[in-house]
Amino acid sequence: MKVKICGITDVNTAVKAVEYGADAIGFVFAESKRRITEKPAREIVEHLPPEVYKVGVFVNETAEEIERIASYVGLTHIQLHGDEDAEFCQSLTFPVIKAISFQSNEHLAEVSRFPAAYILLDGPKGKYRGGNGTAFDWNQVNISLLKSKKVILAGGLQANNVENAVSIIKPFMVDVSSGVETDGVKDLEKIKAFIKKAKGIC
Ligand SMILES: O=C(O)c1ccccc1NCC(=O)[C@H](O)[C@H](O)COP(=O)(O)O
Repeated sequence: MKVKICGITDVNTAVKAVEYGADAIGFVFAESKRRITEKPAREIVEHLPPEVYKVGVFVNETAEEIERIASYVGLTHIQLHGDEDAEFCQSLTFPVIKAISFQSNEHLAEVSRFPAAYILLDGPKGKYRGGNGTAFDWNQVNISLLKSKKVILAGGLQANNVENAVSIIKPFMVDVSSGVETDGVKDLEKIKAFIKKAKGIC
């Protein structure tokens, strides 16, 4: 199981997460309590090995600005958490992770036709477009609708529910932010425990 740790804002946490086995590190360039700017994100990226995905999270940003930030920071993937349409996904030169807050299988069928390499299934929107720490009912998802896509599962995951979530959705990757924090700050012990649990599943 591949693991993405999202909402990273410092070098030490990123390096430790990779040491514990993280395959992807996420940087939020949208409105968020975890927002990071380009310069510190670039510094973190410089400390990461080439094989680790460096994912930039954006919400309704212009394609020009996304491309500029991605090139400057050294991102490898773009995660879109807003109302971006299929045409917008197509216009980017980086591989796209299209995030959706799971609501219905009709919506899922629509998004499955997007030209995105990955679909990220997330929990309900809260104060922000993501990273709200809320799970959705995994049993409601008709995952066969996404058969040609790599699925990333997110939303309220923690070390103690990731096994159940994975057994139902069978994703390519799991993504966590709130579930590896204590009082809103990334917690190295929780990151280690989450990765160990997820990597032990398959
Ligand atoms: O993390 C944020 O604050 C955020 C803000 C705006 C858009 C997206 C955001 N996060 C994207 C992620 O990939 C999160 O890891 C994902 O939504 C799951 O978060 P959580 O439920 O807190 O584990």
